[in-house]
Amino acid sequence: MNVGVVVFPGSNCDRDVVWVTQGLLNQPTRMIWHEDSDLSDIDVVIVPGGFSYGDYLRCGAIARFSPVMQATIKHAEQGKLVLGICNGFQVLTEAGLLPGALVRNRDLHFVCDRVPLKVERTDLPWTNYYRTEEVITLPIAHGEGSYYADANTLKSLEENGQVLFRYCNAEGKSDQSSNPNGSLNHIAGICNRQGNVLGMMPHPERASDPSLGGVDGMRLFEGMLGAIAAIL
Ligand SMILES: NC(=O)CC[C@H](N)C(=O)O
Repeated sequence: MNVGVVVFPGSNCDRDVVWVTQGLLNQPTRMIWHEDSDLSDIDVVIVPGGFSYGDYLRCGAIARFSPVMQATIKHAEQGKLVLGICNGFQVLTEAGLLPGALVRNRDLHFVCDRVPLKVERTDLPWTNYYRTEEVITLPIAHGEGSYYADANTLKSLEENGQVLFRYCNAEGKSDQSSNPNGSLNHIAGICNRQGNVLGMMPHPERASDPSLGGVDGMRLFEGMLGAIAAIL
């Protein structure tokens, strides 16, 4: 699996992703500077977390205009895999690859925590190493992670099974007390209609190396790897 990890000025989780895909999973991984636009050798594009271009104006609003994002849109249109984590999720919504928007957290604070999530669907590359309705724990760290979409978009996301991860409590229930940022429908991660583009606010790359205190994120990368191996 050839992995491309996008690097914007201000990205700060790019090396964490490289550590997982190259360091732990031994997959060839290339960092892609935001001015590059040749992704022809890449199977999976990962847009990592951080503060792209300082996240001025709005998180991801400037990054979407970069040459690498124009190339990433083409990559996605070919049905290839694209993963956006945290700031990457924000960039993917700004770029129009995913519906809705990430707005300021409900309490207007940056939230840094480890939270339970329910895996809603397991028939896609991203989640097929998890059990349906499995409750996993992943770190979150964001100031603008509250998922918002208009009522029609929200309805179609739910009807089409595009919500892959939902904030919940330890028992898997999504109630008032288990929504760290005020996301509508407790949404933590969604895919596009085709399922090849995933955006999520939690950080699977920070929960893949056992020395960091949790490995619930690793199966997402392993699922990706399994899907690419099946195609190649
Ligand atoms: N960890 C991140 O990627 C943070 C994303 C973004 N800068 C925010 O604060 O919401």
